[in-house]
Amino acid sequence: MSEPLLQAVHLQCERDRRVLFRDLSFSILPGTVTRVEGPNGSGKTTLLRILAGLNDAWSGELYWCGEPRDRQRESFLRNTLYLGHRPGIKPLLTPLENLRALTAGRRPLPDRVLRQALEGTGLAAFQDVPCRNLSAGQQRRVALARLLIADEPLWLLDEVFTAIDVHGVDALEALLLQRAAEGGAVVVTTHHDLRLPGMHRIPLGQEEAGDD
Ligand SMILES: Nc1ncnc2c1ncn2[C@@H]1O[C@H](COP(=O)(O)OP(=O)(O)OP(=O)(O)O)[C@@H](O)[C@H]1O
Repeated sequence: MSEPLLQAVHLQCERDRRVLFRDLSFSILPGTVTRVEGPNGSGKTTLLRILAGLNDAWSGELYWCGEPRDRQRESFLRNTLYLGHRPGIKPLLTPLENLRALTAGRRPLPDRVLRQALEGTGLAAFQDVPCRNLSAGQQRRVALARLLIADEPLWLLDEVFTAIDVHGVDALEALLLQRAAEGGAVVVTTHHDLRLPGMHRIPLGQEEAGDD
């Protein structure tokens, strides 16, 4: 069996003296899609942000490729793509300009490739329109275009199905499966009823009310 990309051991997180999760251990293997599940407020976004290195309010251990993540910080950051639950795009910029900004700091890609990615998410006719003039779903699609040009082995995707129409949902599900088939690993939160073949699950929201 291949080595986990990311491994969590006895993770615990409290917010406002409420335990969101404790003793949470799991491995994220190459070639898998994992869904973080649970009701509103159960800690899905919090867990994803912890995994992405964006939240320090936790205890336990995190390993990247078998080494403590803190010791492998540069490798971890270079090889991980995080998309937050907000599209995270700038309203005054066009989709193309946003995609350039979203890929800044990575291997530079020619505009031709960025335009192809925008076409791939159905934005061919909107590449040069300021994003403030796009619908919520179209703005989400700008962020999703980032996935079409991503070579990071680990994707952490928070509520990326939000505002996406049925065709977009089908395309996104196919993309996640393709990514796993190529050897990547995807961790996703969604309230959409995602059921992919072989999908792993991390259930949250099982702490008893009133626990401290
Ligand atoms: N910055 C913060 N400070 C204090 N508490 C926070 C903070 N962020 C989140 N919380 C609390 O942590 C809990 C979990 O929030 P989180 O956003 O992780 O849940 P979620 O499972 O993603 O919810 P949803 O399904 O509604 O998106 C909530 O009760 C929330 O109030």
